[in-house]
This record gives sequence, structure tokens and C-alpha cells, in this order.
Amino acid sequence: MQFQKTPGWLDWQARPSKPGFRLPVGAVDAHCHVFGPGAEFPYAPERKYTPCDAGKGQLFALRDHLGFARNVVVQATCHGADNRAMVDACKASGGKARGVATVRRSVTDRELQDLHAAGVRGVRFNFVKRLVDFTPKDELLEIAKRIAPLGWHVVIYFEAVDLPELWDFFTALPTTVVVDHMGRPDVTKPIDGPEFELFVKFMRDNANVWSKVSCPERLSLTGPKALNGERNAYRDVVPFARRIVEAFPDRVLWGTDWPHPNLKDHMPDDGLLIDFIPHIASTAELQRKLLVDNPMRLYWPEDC
Ligand SMILES: O=C(O)/C=C(\CC(=O)C(=O)O)C(=O)O
Repeated sequence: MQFQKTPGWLDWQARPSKPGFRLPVGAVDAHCHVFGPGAEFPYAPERKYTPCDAGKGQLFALRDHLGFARNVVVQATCHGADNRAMVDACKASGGKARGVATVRRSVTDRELQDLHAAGVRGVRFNFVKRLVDFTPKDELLEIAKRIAPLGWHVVIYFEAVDLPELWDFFTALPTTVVVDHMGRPDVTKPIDGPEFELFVKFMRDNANVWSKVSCPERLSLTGPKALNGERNAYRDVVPFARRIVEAFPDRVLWGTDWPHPNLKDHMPDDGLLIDFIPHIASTAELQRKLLVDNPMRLYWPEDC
């Protein structure tokens, strides 16, 4: 099947530089995706964008180039609830990748068990309106209750302005809950203003809530961008991510977000993106927790 990329689509960088920051041994890229390839794993009819292909071999090459040991492959909305590309990547990784799936309430227990055997350890609920159609909350809660006995967690993706409306639903979830990209704060607003304070309270009051402190390239308005050798990129995001890392060092994760869907104005150099990490996790201990201990506890507890 032939797919036409969404007009203006930016492809991932084929030759990322070597990071200046040396990742700790055993580091996990805890948020990345595979796209197709579409000819093998067709994009979902209900998708809101059509990406460039970005297959497992390219993801594993990036992992090795950057110095990561493992990946967590998160189901992207362009594949809907068809988890085949993600599952194929997990199975082909030789145990070095775990997955986060998207499922509907029609999923059978047998299918959940097969996903578990392939390496899936969570489901993703997406509330970003430009990415997905609305799914009723009772359906999501039903799914959360069914995956809880497997020891899985729920990954949630939403924008900061929507947290008040989603609060009761999120706090009713029976599992560990992992927030993508700090709930997408508006980094032009004050770090101690009501919006980000609500997110901090969400984590403070709910010990089961974790956050990915990833995607500065999506949240930044000032840059500078991780391009042209820049090693001090996305400065406006640093205080937000740093606050979360320092307040909740045992409940944070980081990922590249490769192949960086839906970026509109630039495509980061993944090597330079790694150099963002020491700005938000400034000690070796914080870095080890963020990149090794926390993701291992969540995705490979048997190896801890
Ligand atoms: O990759 C991300 O984390 C963010 C995305 C895409 C996404 O989540 C998806 O398509 O599933 C975004 O903000 O467009």
C-alpha cells in the first residue's frame, strides 16, 4: 500500500551527531515510536496524520548510536489500535524493547496475554484532540481495570489546560499512571503559576503518578533548537523539567520521542537532544534514576 505523507511533514534526521553527554550504562529511551513501514504495517484509516516510515531497524541503529541499552516503544496514533508494528519491534529486539499499546474495549483476554508475552507493559490513553477521536471515559476505565492484574500501567497524553477536567478520571485509575511530556505545559506561563502548580500537585498528591520529562523540542518557544552543534537547547523548558526531576526523582522517565511526529518547524538532531538531559538532571544520581533505575523498575522489574 502507498501512503502520502501529510503535507509539510518533517522526516527524522538520518545522521544524528554523537552526544556530548555520555548516557549512564543501561540507559533506557523510554519514549519512542515506530512508524510502519506502511507497506508492511499499514497506517490506520482513522489516523490524523500520515508520517514518513521509521522502522525498527532504524530505531535500533539510533539506540546504539546514542548509547542507549533499551527502548520503550509507545504506540503512535497513526497506527490506531493496530499494535503490529510496535509488537514486531519488541519481538525483534531480543528483549531490549518493551511496548505500550493502544487497545479498545473489544480486546480479548487472549490478545492481552499475547501482547504481554511480546513485551507490552502498558496502555496509552490519548486526550490530545488533534491526534484522536474522543473515547468515552467508561470504556477507558474498563480497559484500565482489565490491564491492572497484568501489572501494566496507563500512559496518559493530554495538554495542560485539560488537566482540571480530566483530574477525577486520572485520579480514579487503578494502576501506575505515566504522563507524557509533563502534561504539555505552556512554558511561557510562570513555573509557579496555577497551571504548572496543578500539575505538580497532581504528582504530589498521587504517589502512583509518574512523568516523562521529555519533548523539550515540542514545548519550547524560544529554543535555541538542537541543531548546528547547539548544546544548550530549549532553555525555556529546562526549569519546568528540572523542577519535576528534583521534586520526584523516583518517578520520572526520559525518551527521545524519535521519529518526532508532527514537528512543524524543525527536526532535532537526536545527538544534541541527549545533551538536554544534564541540564534537567544535574547530578549522576538523578541521571541514573531518570535513565536507568526508574524505567527498569517499570518495564524490566525482573532484571532489577
Ligand atoms: O509522539 C508524541 O509523544 C507526541 C505526538 C504524537 C503522538 O503522541 C502520537 O501520534 O501518538 C504529538 O504531540 O503529536
